Amino acid sequence: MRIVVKVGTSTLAYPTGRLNIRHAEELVKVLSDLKNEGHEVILVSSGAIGMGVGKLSLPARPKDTTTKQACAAVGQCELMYTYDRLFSAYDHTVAQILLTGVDVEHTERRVNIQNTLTRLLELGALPIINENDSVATDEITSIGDNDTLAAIVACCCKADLLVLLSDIDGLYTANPHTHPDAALIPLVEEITPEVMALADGAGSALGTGGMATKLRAARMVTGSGADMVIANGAHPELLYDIAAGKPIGTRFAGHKQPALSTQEV
Ligand SMILES: Nc1ncnc2c1ncn2[C@@H]1O[C@H](COP(=O)(O)OP(=O)(O)O)[C@@H](O)[C@H]1O
Ligand SMILES: N[C@@H](CCC(=O)OP(=O)(O)O)C(=O)O
Repeated sequence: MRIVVKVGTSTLAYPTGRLNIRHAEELVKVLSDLKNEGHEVILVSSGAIGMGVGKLSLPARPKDTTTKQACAAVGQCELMYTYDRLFSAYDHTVAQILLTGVDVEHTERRVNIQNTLTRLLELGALPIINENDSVATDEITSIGDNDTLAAIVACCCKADLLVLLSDIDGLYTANPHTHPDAALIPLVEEITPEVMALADGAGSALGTGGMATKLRAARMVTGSGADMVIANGAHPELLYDIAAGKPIGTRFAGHKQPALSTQEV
């Protein structure tokens, strides 16, 4: 199976911006094992800005764009250094790809991205993708959040499954941080306006997307025929059961494309 896994800032870093060593180490271990099992794995990793905040010892996530860009430049190095070190222990080679909105919208660049990803997978490397936050900042040039980036990557490389690892177990009937009685929704077969309305805008202190961007990602990915799962990044070992199709977190069922008629074949 070709699996795209997206990990959010709140899984990778503490609110201080320092690395969550337990989460990072467990994630790398499980992804390495899934690769050893024969799956093709692509990682979309957030955390550049958050880890830059930690590395530069800033008191909080900056509000101004230029400092965010500077944090991303520092944090992206730290992030890839960490992944390279951890994946090397399992004999896996990582490859960094940084993208902007302009790259994914431009047909020729999109084909280049597709070709590079395919060749990296053929070569046995593990692509790690993030937005190029230091160069794309405005609404026109940037993708804006990594849930959307992960959905674009999943569609672009025709993945079978996208998993969004977050700081929460899945989609609830309301934001559990403000509605303690909210219930987990295990399966979403159709992303209706009512489902979209379940997302409360606010995310964590270091993250950007919140639930709304995850639901938009689900709409994009399921429309292309793949499944998407939201699960808790604090437990990367859940990825084994998710890959096996077991009911973990919230699964958004892909719209299976109708079989081609004999004439179309
Ligand atoms: N209906 C909902 N179900 C679950 N979480 C929700 C919902 N609406 C809003 N949220 C918020 O979305 C957050 C997850 O998004 P985010 O903070 O961006 O995490 P990440 O950095 O992991 O992407 C949750 O912690 C929660 O505060
Ligand atoms: N590209 C940014 C992360 C953007 C983002 O969507 O963050 P998150 O909500 O934590 O997945 C970074 O690396 O800091």
